[in-house]
Amino acid sequence: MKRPAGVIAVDVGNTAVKLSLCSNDLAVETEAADAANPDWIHRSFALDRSQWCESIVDWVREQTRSEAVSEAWQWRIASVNQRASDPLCKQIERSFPESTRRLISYRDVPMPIDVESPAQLGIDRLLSAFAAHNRYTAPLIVIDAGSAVTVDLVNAAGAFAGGAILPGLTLQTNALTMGTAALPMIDWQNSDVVSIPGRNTVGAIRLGVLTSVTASIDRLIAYYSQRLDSQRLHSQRSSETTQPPVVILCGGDAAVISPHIQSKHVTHTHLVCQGLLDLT
Ligand SMILES: Nc1ncnc2c1ncn2[C@@H]1O[C@H](COP(=O)(O)OP(=O)(O)OP(=O)(O)O)[C@@H](O)[C@H]1O
Ligand SMILES: CC(C)(CO)[C@@H](O)C(=O)NCCC(=O)O
Ligand SMILES: [K+]
Repeated sequence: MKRPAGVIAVDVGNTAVKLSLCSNDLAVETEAADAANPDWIHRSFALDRSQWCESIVDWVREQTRSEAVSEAWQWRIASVNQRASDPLCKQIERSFPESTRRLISYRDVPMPIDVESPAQLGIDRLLSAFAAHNRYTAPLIVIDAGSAVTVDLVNAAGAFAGGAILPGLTLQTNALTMGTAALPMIDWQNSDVVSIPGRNTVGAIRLGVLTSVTASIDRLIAYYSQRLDSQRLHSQRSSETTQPPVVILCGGDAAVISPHIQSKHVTHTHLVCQGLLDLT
């Protein structure tokens, strides 16, 4: 297949739509974390803003002014939120009729999948695991801290082996706020020091929810590591030395939770978009 002149990777989540724009001249293979990758332009569009669809189109037009988004451009869309991706796809079709659009499914991702029903698996989980596996040697644990937090295992054979899903920082705080009379909402982006124990309501919620998310992550990493160890013991290859899993963290809340995760890990931003750009 002819290589497209430019690729627009679109990660449609439950809180935001994230776009990475990469033109052909710049589409170089890179080992670098994408935050450090000057070759892409990345932008997040919150779904609670009105006109978010139009904002995306305007932004892409602005970024690609010099080179029209023609048939030589390809959109790669990964969605876990059809209510958002349906209108977005229509808008893209109307605004950029020449370009090609691919709605990415698990069949497009060249990675073995060892779960009961691959069609039910969130494509964001698979793509971030795929992007991580292109950069690190399996086994891997891939954590995406977004609206939901997912903690997924790529086994020693390099297959997506399933994982865990829990509510993210904002969803957990929303549950507290909605379920009580007195508890306020928390702004997770302000980087207040967390005092232990919390000495006021906001501090207590911050400590509680942050611990809920990060302790769960540490426990899941321990579970998966134990499982990898016992699989290795029971396999023929028990004599081989398998490295402990590399832990990779991404998602909108990665920077907030990273300092509170005890297990050794690396942080990557925009791993889902990276996975989309890695596809052929
Ligand atoms: N400017 C922002 N607007 C909204 N949320 C933000 C912002 N910056 C960081 N966040 C945090 O990012 C989280 C959402 O992360 P992300 O954008 O990765 O989610 P998502 O992809 O929509 O979620 P999911 O894929 O789980 O549906 C929210 O929980 C919020 O705390
Ligand atoms: C878990 C989320 C919400 C994380 O974004 C998404 O991957 C999703 O909607 N998944 C579908 C269910 C599954 O992955 O098994
Ligand atoms: K996500």
